[in-house]
Amino acid sequence: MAQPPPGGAPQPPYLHSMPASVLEDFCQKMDCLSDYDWMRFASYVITDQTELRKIKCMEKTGISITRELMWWWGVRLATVQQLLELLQGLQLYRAAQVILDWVSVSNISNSAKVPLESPKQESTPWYPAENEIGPSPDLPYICVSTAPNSVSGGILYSLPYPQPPPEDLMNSLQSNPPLSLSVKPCGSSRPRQEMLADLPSGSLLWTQEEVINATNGFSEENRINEGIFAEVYKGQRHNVVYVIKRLKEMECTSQNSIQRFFHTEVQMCFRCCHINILQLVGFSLENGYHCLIYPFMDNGSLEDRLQSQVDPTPLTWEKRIMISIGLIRAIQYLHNFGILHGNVKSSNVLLDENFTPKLGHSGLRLYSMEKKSDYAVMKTKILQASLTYLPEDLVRHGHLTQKIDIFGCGIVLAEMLTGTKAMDEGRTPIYLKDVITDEIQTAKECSCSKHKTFENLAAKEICCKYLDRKVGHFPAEIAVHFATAICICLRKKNPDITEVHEMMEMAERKIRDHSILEGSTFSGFSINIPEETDDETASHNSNEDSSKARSLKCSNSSPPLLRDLPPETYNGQMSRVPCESDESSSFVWDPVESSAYGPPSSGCTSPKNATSSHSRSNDEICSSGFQKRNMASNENKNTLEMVPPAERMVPSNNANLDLSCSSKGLAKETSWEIKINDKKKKLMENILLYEEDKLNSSELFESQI
Ligand SMILES: Nc1ncnc2c1ncn2[C@@H]1O[C@H](COP(=O)(O)OP(=O)(O)OP(=O)(O)O)[C@@H](O)[C@H]1O
Repeated sequence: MAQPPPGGAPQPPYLHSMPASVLEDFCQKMDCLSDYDWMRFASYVITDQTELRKIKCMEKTGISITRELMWWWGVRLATVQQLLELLQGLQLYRAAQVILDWVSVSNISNSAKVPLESPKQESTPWYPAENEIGPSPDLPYICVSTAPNSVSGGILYSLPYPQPPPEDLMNSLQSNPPLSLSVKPCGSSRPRQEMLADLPSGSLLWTQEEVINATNGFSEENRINEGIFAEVYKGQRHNVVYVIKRLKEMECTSQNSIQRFFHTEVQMCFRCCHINILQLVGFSLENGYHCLIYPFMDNGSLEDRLQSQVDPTPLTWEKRIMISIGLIRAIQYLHNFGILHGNVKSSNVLLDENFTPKLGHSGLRLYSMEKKSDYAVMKTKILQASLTYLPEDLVRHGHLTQKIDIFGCGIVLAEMLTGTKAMDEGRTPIYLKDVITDEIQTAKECSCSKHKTFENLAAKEICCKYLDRKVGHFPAEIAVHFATAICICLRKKNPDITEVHEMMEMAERKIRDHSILEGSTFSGFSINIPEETDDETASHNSNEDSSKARSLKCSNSSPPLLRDLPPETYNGQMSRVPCESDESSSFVWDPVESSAYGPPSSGCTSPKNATSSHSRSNDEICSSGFQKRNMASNENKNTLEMVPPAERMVPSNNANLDLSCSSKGLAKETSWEIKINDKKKKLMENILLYEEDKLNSSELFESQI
């Protein structure tokens, strides 16, 4: 036992002072943990993956790997207190009890005593509060960077000792918990050692033979994808389907960078347990077989689903909103732990059988290139990949902050709202981020007021011009929430993920309300779907069916989008669908719905429009269309006030007519014959009151009984 120096402050008892018998007992308890638990424990002790691997490999020789680990830690002057805190944090109570027994018998310094009654959270959590987005000074990031002047490799050392997040936090994050495979969330209140029986029987560390067997010898048929740094295979072991990501061991990726990537990925996966984060379920470290193993996600990646040429059913708006919220929660969760993901993109958002999104594959893109000359093509690809989801200033200056994840999230949300690719070399501009930032910039220049107003204006323009037309009806108010969330993500200064979350939750609440209204009281509450008639074909049983029906209707009648036209027709510019031609747009700006967002936009044609590299002619058509539409709508507002959009906007006898963004559409609108059923009118009035928070939901429905 370390003795306090005479006259000095008492020294904490060090690990190396632990008696041999106690150490023996402790190691026995630890060595019989599952691989998963042992690795979780060890990854907090040793953050260096190479060291950890060396120790783990000794297992085969029969040596106690915990003893090796304790030796490694002990010579670095770790204290008993630190060990106890770690054990308690991971709920490894049996092993902790061995240490506690020794501590109480030997009556060592009180400072070493850690109460061990329940798995409850201690009063001072080490993680930041839920809303605290800034990194804690004690929580270095796990991050890797390609940026030239960023911290070398950005790998973290000396992590704090973990404790599980409080149960309420875990619950709120894991509202929907069908965890794949048998890996349990770390927020469980049951001590982990009592759950051994539930843990996966297979080892976390796969041998070369196991990965080869699972992938049928890495056969072509099993290959899902080949990226720059890794090949992705489908594999099977013990009747469970996995995705095995085999890192390419190329000249340009040194052992160092492979290990660095492994280190980042493994650390992240062992520390993070969240319904929206893809769980690492195994890895292989043998030379030439550096593999990371994940559960197979039935619905592939979000990118696959959005761009699928094969699947005719687009993701519904409900699903897109749900996926957005899941992604935002994953990022919030990582940031609350002081972790940067660094690789947020739609191909890294995997969708399970319920379309629950799982954010995966952090940091692989961020491999640094260590040999300079020969890899120009690869470098271009890497640069392109970076440019797609990263803010311009980061690419230039290399400042790594949470902003990069929030920006990436904004681009993924924009892919969902617009249905267009984040990068398309056959398009101008190539990057979706340029389209969105240009809209924001234009709105900013036209609006002298606060940023919320210009973001709202930009959001409306984005919806008007770029909303994904394949999906079907999307109430304007909700579409604008969605687009506003994107604008917040792309803010140059202090984008706030909490605000993005709130905005999308608002969208989610409203789309749920709309679904309820459509599915129960009446069908067709909509600004562009014909009001219900006695005709059976007009009613929809479910929201999904209704959106399919609408989507079909839209695709039948839609004029070709600019992006689908040959380049000479639109000067090779990015699709800016002029509202004038948009007779069948499913997004319709509606003055009544928009009232929740303040005065309608005045439309704008900024000086920038004349000089921007993007097509201005289309902008002008659209902006002025937008302006005319709003003005005309305002004129009509007096006479139509409190009249539900569906009644007001849609001709009762023509299911194919739709609202237009244009003044042309409004001209038609004024000539339509409007029949209003009194009961429905009352309901619509109530809905408006409900939207203004003057009625609650029960009053809304009660009034109809
Ligand atoms: N767990 C999984 N389940 C199902 N499909 C997956 C899974 N992981 C990856 N895929 C498929 O493999 C594709 C490529 O995955 P990969 O992780 O290589 O993405 P990438 O964007 O090409 O590269 P990186 O993540 O390395 O930057 C995904 O788009 C998806 O189709």
